[in-house]
Amino acid sequence: MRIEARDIGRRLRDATPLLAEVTLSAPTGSTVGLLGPNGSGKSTLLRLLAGLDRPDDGRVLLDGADRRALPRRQVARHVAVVSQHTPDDADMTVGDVVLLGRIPHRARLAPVSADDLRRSAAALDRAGLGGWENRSWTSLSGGERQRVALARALVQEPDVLLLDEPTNHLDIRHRFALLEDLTRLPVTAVAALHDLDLAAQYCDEIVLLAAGRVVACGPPAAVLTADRVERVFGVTAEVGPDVTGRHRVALRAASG
Ligand SMILES: Nc1ncnc2c1ncn2[C@@H]1O[C@H](COP(=O)(O)OP(=O)(O)OP(=O)(O)O)[C@@H](O)[C@H]1O
Repeated sequence: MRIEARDIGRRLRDATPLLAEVTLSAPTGSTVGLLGPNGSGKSTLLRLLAGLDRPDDGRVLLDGADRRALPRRQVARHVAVVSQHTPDDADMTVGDVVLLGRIPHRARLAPVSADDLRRSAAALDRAGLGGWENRSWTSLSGGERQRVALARALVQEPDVLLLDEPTNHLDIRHRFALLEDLTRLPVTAVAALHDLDLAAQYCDEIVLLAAGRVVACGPPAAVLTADRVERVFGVTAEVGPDVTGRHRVALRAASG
């Protein structure tokens, strides 16, 4: 499923712009990285793509159809969100959290089925947390929670996965594993990321934001040039292909 933003704008009540004229297109099955300094608008844009907030200007399209015209339940089946905000209900188990992802697939008030449980177990396995169903959610570390949040999103069997800084608590091995998963899974993924090198290696497309506007978009090698990285992030970088041909970004030092 393709997800697009067309000329999206978002303003505060006092008219201060948070996002302006943002256009992006994530083709079916692609992995798109949203990059930009703190406060550039990545989370704001993801919330609009997810339908958690409404744009003041422009439209979000799913396979060409205006998101607002689609029934909520239908959207919930297609679009999953991995956000920074995780359940804080002290009584929840890991299994409960993952099963939340099955809600859009169940008839209203229908109980959890054996199929739901099997899918949840498989998703936890995939996250490297097989058999953790009865662990208390609040007992988990930040990285473990992040992996459970991904498992919850994946049992939803979405066509589009929207992720807000999905790697921030993960150790290095799980960062790579997550990005590999995103590129291998048959989903369209849009992820806000801070690690330029990881994004360069794994994303098909990069959308670079600064002060609520798109500064550049396209393949990593076209967007993440040394000049642009220095201008937008204030960091000196060496960029170029590695031996496998993938674009890489080595950060050297804060510039100026
Ligand atoms: N409800 C709000 N009221 C006031 N300012 C807001 C509100 N929501 C977002 N902002 C501001 O909008 C800007 C964009 O925020 P956003 O969270 O989208 O940035 P981000 O690129 O995700 O940042 P980070 O990398 O720090 O997570 C920030 O300056 C933020 O302070």
